[in-house]
Amino acid sequence: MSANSAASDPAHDPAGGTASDPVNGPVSGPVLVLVGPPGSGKSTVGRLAADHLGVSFRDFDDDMQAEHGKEAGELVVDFGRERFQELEHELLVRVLPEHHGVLALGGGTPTAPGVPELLKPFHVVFLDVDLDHLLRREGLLPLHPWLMPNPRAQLRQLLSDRRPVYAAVADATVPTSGREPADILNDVLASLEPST
Ligand SMILES: Nc1ncnc2c1ncn2[C@@H]1O[C@H](COP(=O)(O)OP(=O)(O)O)[C@@H](O)[C@H]1O
Ligand SMILES: O=C(O)C1=C[C@@H](OP(=O)(O)O)[C@@H](O)[C@H](O)C1
Ligand SMILES: [Mg+2]
Repeated sequence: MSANSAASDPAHDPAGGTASDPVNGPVSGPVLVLVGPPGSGKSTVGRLAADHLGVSFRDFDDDMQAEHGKEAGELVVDFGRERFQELEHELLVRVLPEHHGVLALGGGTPTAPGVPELLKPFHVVFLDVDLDHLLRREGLLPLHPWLMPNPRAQLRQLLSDRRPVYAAVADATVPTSGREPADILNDVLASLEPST
């Protein structure tokens, strides 16, 4: 079964479903939302977290691809960043209430106007990574054509612009540089436990 078909079945989300918003009260949506730069491991760790929690996993880049017919990275190039972000906001409004498992956002999604407000009721974890480790991760360039022609300079700027945004929307920050996904997963799961 694909991640998306599992996601639409509430039976796959026994642990998930409702967060609390100070203004609106209980809000239906994901148990866990992962944010962070492209290549930080949102999709990798998100899948592991969903397996561990026994809930479904959903990758917002896949939702964008299913909705608009191309990989998210190509959509950025085709539509331009501003329109792409409007489309992300539009789709996220629909996806949040219908998905009760783990949701990995696109790297730029939290910087889309209006998105931080949408995320407020949910448990958000920022997967942080430094530039050198990021550049060593596989598959970065084919998936992110908008990083050309100078990926190192683009990513350096991106990290400096976005880190404050990721930190502001997140309930917890987990460093990932030089760490294995299983180790990162432990910190992500620990952030879900109520503090005493
Ligand atoms: N902790 C890690 N250490 C090394 N490589 C990783 C780690 N997490 C993810 N990767 C690799 O980096 C690439 C990007 O991971 P991915 O989960 O797709 O990131 P994101 O969804 O944040 O863009 C993949 O090739 C993945 O296997
Ligand atoms: O950081 C970004 O601006 C983007 C990150 C990508 O997602 P991942 O972070 O999952 O690779 C994808 O949404 C698109 O290419 C734009
Ligand atoms: Mg991803």
